[in-house]
Amino acid sequence: MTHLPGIVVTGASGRMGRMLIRTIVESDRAQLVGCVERPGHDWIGQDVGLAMGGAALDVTATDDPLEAFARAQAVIDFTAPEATLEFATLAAQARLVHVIGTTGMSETQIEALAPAARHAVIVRAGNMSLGVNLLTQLTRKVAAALDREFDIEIIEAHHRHKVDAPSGTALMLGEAAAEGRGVNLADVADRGRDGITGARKEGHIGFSAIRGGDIVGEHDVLFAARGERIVLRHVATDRGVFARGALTAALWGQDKAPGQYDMIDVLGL
Ligand SMILES: NC(=O)c1ccc[n+]([C@@H]2O[C@H](COP(=O)([O-])OP(=O)(O)OC[C@H]3O[C@@H](n4cnc5c(N)ncnc54)[C@H](OP(=O)(O)O)[C@@H]3O)[C@@H](O)[C@H]2O)c1
Ligand SMILES: O=C(O)C1=N[C@H](C(=O)O)CCC1
Repeated sequence: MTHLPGIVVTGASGRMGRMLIRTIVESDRAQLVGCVERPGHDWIGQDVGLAMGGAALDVTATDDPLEAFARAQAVIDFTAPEATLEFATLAAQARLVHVIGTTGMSETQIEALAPAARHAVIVRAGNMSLGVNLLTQLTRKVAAALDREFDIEIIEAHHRHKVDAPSGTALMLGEAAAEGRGVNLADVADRGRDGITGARKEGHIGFSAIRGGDIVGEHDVLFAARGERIVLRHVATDRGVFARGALTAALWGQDKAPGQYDMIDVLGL
């Protein structure tokens, strides 16, 4: 009889869903107890190991999140904003740790997580990797050390299937740079230049998004002045870094009080 924390993966057939299933199954710290997909998805009722083309894992994909959540201690959720809001309500009812990797959530959607966080632990981050979370700390420090003679630009690249821009990671890095500068990101963000934009506005933080092929995730924070440039860079080559971070967050959250946390809390950075 094993007592490892039981984890449910939502969006199980997605790029991150599959990576999470593999990561949990290979871990000796947790067990996979459920996988959720939408009603009508061809995985429903199938063993998820077989559905992925491998050996059976004895976990059947379901379209009933409550039934899966009832057997678990945590849910790891890399899906879409509307789905994540629904899962947050159900995870709070079941008092599960809800690890949210979903990006592209609006401010209103983020605010809507507050009632769930009164009853359960939510860990949410636009990037669950150790490297990116360390990079946010470096970005804050460098931005605080440099004056406004240095223009800050964030350049990100992702695969052709990504639906949101700027990436969640780019926004985390932008927030860190803005905090370092002592400004609100919303007041200084330039998110997408096109046409006769006029000269760059002093103190603004620019975002550029590249989409192509199978790029897992690349982020540069550029500090550009006259005569010199500093570039802080993170390159992800394997989605395993996000999945391992998410699993660490699910376990970390087990003994925490209800509330909203991020990977800086989890990693103690
Ligand atoms: N925080 C991080 O470290 C990190 C890292 C990587 C990715 N992400 C984010 O994670 C999210 C997913 O990325 P991905 O590349 O895995 O995307 P993906 O391959 O499109 O997978 C998303 C999965 O969620 C499912 N889904 C969507 N709405 C659902 C619903 N209402 N109920 C159940 N399942 C639903 C999709 O099912 P259908 O195919 O049927 O729509 C799909 O299986 C994105 O927001 C991405 O930016 C975050
Ligand atoms: O593949 C994606 O989608 C990713 N999304 C996150 C983001 O929006 O920053 C993390 C990197 C991969």
